[in-house]
Amino acid sequence: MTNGKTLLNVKDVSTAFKIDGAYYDAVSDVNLTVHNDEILAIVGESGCGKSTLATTIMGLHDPAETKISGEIDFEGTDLLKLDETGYNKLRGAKIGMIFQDPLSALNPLKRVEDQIQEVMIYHTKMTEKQRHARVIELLNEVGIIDPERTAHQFPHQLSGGMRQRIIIAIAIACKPDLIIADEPTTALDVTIQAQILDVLRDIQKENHAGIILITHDLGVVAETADRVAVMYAGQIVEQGTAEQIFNDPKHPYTRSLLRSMPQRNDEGDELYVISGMVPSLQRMPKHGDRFAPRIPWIPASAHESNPTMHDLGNGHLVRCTCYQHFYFPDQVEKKGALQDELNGD
Ligand SMILES: Nc1ncnc2c1ncn2[C@@H]1O[C@H](COP(=O)(O)OP(=O)(O)OP(=O)(O)O)[C@@H](O)[C@H]1O
Repeated sequence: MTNGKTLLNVKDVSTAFKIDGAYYDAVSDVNLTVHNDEILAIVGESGCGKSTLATTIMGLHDPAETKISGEIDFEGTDLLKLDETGYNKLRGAKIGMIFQDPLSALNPLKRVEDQIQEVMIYHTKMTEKQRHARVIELLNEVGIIDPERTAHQFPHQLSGGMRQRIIIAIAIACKPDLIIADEPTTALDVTIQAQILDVLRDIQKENHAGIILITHDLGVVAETADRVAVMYAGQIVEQGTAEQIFNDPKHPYTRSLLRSMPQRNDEGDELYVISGMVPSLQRMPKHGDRFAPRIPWIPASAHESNPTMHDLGNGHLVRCTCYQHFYFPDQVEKKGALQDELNGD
């Protein structure tokens, strides 16, 4: 468990997109906190709302196309009440963002040094000399071997891993308290992935920052996260320390994700495939457990009709009591017990 102070408090946040004139929730009533000195991973399949939550926190949605409700307290300021000027002061200074695709996030026409300096020019009063020194310091920090040379290069002259290091350098240039990293290693091969995760962990320790790490890859989560929020169909279905989530997962979705992980298949020999798909926004179930259609062998009576979060203690939260009755189809021995339980025997 983290000892850091609360940096970010997301309270009952929903984000709905306008589609054909109607609004549909991509993020529904999300509650979470991020502390200094911790990496909180948000995990879930593609389409579960992870990026929408990140861009909601960063204030990157067009108000004409999006309806956002709730409160996002960041160091005493409700981000949802900020205008664009207010957000511009925070982004890059207090909150840094690292996106999945380093190539599109970098300007192909500008040298690395100029791109890193840009954020310092905007947010600080540093002199040119101080900025250059900081660029070199940052490039060292993110593990660039020859910082002076790299500072003068253009993005196309660098490998994918190097480009992602530059993005991280830009994100941390002004020592933000919060860093949001959305799939920062997805485009990279496995060895480079591990190096980038090391860089992120080092930065978090050194700067005492809080990091939100968004990923669909539970391997990355296991390597890096202190706490984990599991997201399904716009909702958080389980939250806890990495140890709770990996060693004592409760929600059927968390257990299914873990069992479908090649590196960690501890509930049976065969690799599990979660049937069906994450529902599109227009097809989101209006009532009941949103994951229920993907575990059809679990009877409807095992689910709450309006699932709420249950506190299991020590920061471990799970949505719906269905976890108490869940089993995988090949665990037939559990089926009888479930039926007895539901019959009240
Ligand atoms: N601008 C938009 N307009 C309409 N629907 C959107 C928009 N952006 C995202 N969505 C939908 O919202 C849902 C959540 O998408 P989001 O990208 O947040 O998920 P994700 O978990 O981050 O997935 P991925 O890992 O693929 O980015 C999806 O159904 C997606 O199609």
